[in-house]
Amino acid sequence: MDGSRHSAKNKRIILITVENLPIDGSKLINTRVFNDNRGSFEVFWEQDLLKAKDISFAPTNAHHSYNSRTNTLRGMHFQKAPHGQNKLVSCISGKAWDVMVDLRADSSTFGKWHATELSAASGNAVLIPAGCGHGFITLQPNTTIAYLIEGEYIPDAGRVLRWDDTKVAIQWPCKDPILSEKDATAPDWEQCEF
Ligand SMILES: Cc1cn([C@H]2C[C@H](O)[C@@H](COP(=O)(O)OP(=O)(O)O[C@H]3O[C@H](C)C(=O)[C@H](O)[C@H]3O)O2)c(=O)[nH]c1=O
Repeated sequence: MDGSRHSAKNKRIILITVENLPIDGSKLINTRVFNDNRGSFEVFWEQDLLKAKDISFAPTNAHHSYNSRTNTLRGMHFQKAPHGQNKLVSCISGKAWDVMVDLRADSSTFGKWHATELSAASGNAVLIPAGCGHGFITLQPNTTIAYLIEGEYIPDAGRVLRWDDTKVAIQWPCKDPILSEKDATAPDWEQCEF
């Protein structure tokens, strides 16, 4: 009995593959999307599947971000230490260009950014370590980004780095995005408190 349960668990591990991304500690997670005549089913996150890949991630919050228009940009957001949050980010409708920037002074990739195209159909997700800024720009209308977040929401610890900061120099696909007032007036690298 144990053996079959164990082999069944091993079989399930192929439901998810994990690759390292260029920002230290960040991962690209590819989950299996089961398509059939009704639509699809995706195992977006399962603690054991990630644990089997030596990834400990225990979400405390989950969020959806619905964006009606293409070129809507949210970011670059983070919570100041010690309130950093690990984020598992995926796209559950539409398509987005998702960006992380390393704000950890002791990291080998400090100041570097990396972008991943996320879409509902792809079944991919990015695991963004605490201490990184996160943002995205939508590539289609009606794009919803889903987050699983490990780490309490502490409003007073919330910080924003300008999306178009010239030191980080993220190569966004759009130069004139739709922004919130908060993001449009965010500080640059020199003024940002991280
Ligand atoms: C983040 C957060 C927000 N809120 C409330 C606060 C505001 O009244 C409202 C909208 O918040 P905000 O305008 O900061 O939402 P976004 O601009 O989409 O920010 C998010 O988008 C970027 C890309 C992220 O990575 C973060 O998840 C988050 O900062 O939700 C909460 O109640 N709990 C929360 O954890």
